[in-house]
Amino acid sequence: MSNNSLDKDKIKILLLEGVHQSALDALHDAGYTNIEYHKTALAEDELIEKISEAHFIGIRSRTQLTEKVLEHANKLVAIGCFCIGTNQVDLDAASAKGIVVFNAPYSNTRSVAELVLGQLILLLRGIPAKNAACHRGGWIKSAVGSYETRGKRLGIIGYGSIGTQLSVLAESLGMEVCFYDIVTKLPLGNARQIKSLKELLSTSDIISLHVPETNSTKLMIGAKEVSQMKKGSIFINASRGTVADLDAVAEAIKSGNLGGAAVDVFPVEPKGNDEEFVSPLRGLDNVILTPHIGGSTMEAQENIGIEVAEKLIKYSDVGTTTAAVNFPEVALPAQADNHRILHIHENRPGVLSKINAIFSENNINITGQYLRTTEKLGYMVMDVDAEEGELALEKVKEVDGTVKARVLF
Ligand SMILES: NC(=O)c1ccc[n+]([C@@H]2O[C@H](COP(=O)([O-])OP(=O)(O)OC[C@H]3O[C@@H](n4cnc5c(N)ncnc54)[C@H](O)[C@@H]3O)[C@@H](O)[C@H]2O)c1
Ligand SMILES: O=C(O)[C@H](O)COP(=O)(O)O
Repeated sequence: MSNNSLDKDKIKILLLEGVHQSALDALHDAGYTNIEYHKTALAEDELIEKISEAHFIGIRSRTQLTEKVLEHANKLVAIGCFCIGTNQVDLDAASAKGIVVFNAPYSNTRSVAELVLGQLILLLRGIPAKNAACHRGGWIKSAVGSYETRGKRLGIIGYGSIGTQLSVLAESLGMEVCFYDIVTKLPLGNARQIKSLKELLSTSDIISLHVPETNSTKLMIGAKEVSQMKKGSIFINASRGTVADLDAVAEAIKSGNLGGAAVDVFPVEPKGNDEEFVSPLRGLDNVILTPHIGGSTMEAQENIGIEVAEKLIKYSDVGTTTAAVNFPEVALPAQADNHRILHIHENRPGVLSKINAIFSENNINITGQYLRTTEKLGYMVMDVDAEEGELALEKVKEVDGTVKARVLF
């Protein structure tokens, strides 16, 4: 499968899930005007129809770019995830089609950490239940079950960008921070890494999850793990809905084994604001339920819009793949008066020698050459004299192992 470069107004960009205006502004400023914008995710049929015409797509966490959907994405060169998580994209299927995936790995970190901090303070004071009672005309004026944060132990599962931010913020309140991670991590401040998940669960006053959705995190908090949590402790999940068994959490809340919970992410989430939200946690007063808005602040969304749009623009304009999630990373200068051949190939012996032979046999002058590989993919970029660009593209497309080839003017 190959793509030639097009005039910018012919490059079709599909933006879904209401990505921030800052993304539209950045794309427009860079000359990209052929943009179709949707405030929501699309149903699979419509997504397949639209993606088959798109060169770039921008999504957030709801749009599932499965192997089936990507089979139809024959013009697509890049996916921008305007969020941190990339579990909604079949990364192997994207790589196999030579489609680059970008995300914004840090832009909403602070927003999530702040939300969790606010939730744990409210839950330690029993505010959600007291607030709900007041709304019904009740009045629970009591200190019973209300605590300060000072000296309480926060157990963080997943000590990455968000987990570490939360750790620092929590220590500034005088909390004791422990964490569990599959990787040995340098603890910030006075935080301590605990090697056993069971030990973290059974000794923490608050447990907060900050792991990605992977095979190893799927239902990592099941009924057994919930039962290992300290009596009366608080459970918080703002990572992914597949990580925790919410039926088990609901049972533990009802029985009083858990003192409260805050959950922002769910195994099944409504596709839009007009669809009903269903969860076993509905109706429990000491549970804070939020509609997957951990990263939804004006600051974060604006920054994410700029960051991901810039990554898409740089890839479209010059072929740069820096910080790609699934792709060999190459930082490229602008291509002056040359034509630039982007050749994405299977990383196997013989491909490079074949490409170099083609250039030599056809007397095509290379003025710049860049190569990076991952285990499965090779990304080779060659600048050639402008008059030789079309011929070079035609020839490299014929190389066995070619996944995608384009020329940038
Ligand atoms: N609620 C929201 O709106 C929202 C916003 C942003 C991110 N998120 C979610 O939060 C997740 C974490 O974000 P991040 O930026 O901190 O990611 P990160 O990659 O920086 O950190 C994740 C950490 O989890 C650890 N980890 C992975 N598998 C593990 C396992 N099985 N057990 C223990 N630790 C494990 C990793 O080693 C890493 O330290 C994202 O992947 C995303 O799914 C949700
Ligand atoms: O992965 C993320 O960054 C969060 O889950 C936020 O996703 P959203 O952009 O759909 O709010």
